[in-house]
Amino acid sequence: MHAILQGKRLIAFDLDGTLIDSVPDLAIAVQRSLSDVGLPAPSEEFVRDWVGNGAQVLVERALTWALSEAPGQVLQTTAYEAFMRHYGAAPNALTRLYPGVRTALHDLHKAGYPLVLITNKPERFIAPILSHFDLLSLFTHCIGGDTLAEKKPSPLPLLHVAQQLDIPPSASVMVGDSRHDIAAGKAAGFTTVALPYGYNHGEPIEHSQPDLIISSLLALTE
Ligand SMILES: O=C(O)COP(=O)(O)O
Ligand SMILES: [Mg+2]
Repeated sequence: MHAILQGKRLIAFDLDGTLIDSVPDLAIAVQRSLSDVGLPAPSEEFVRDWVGNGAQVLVERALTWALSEAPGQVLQTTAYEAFMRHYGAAPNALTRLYPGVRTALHDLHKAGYPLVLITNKPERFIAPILSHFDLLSLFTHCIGGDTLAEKKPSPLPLLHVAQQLDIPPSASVMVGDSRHDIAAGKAAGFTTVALPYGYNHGEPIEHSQPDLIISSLLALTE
């Protein structure tokens, strides 16, 4: 095990950009939603930079790009509902696990760590995606962006699971790909570990000053 796990009793993982490369399916759902409301569809490269603050913000960023101004409430609601429908219909068509994820999660689980998932993705998509990859049973808790009153970068979801498991934040680790994961982790008093291969609004994750940057989850278990 990596030295950073010494004395740690809880490991929390982000989902998109950390465990799964989900942008190809997210982009298709965004493109279909914008087409539904008669707007031009953005390329996958744009969508990659818009992921990280949950589905409402993703749709709002896409609409703002297409309109060159913030969308009205009716259009936002219509496009959001279309996105939830399109993404829900095909969340796993092109989505892949990043290298090393399956092995590392199984090894950490076997080593006795409670694993929890804390994503800004709407909760309803978590189980279908983790089940598709046969990983759902490894996680004791799964928190989505709409599960609690606040989502990352708020520390609330992290503190919520630590409290549920009765593990102090100082014995907990947050593993993620974006500045929202690192900000939430720091604010919660967790140790923070970052992956540089995910989605961070085009910004290097070094800027968030995580405690550790690793190129693959396997670095945690080797
Ligand atoms: O849905 C998002 O915007 C990002 O989800 P994540 O928190 O799993 O990276
Ligand atoms: Mg992420």
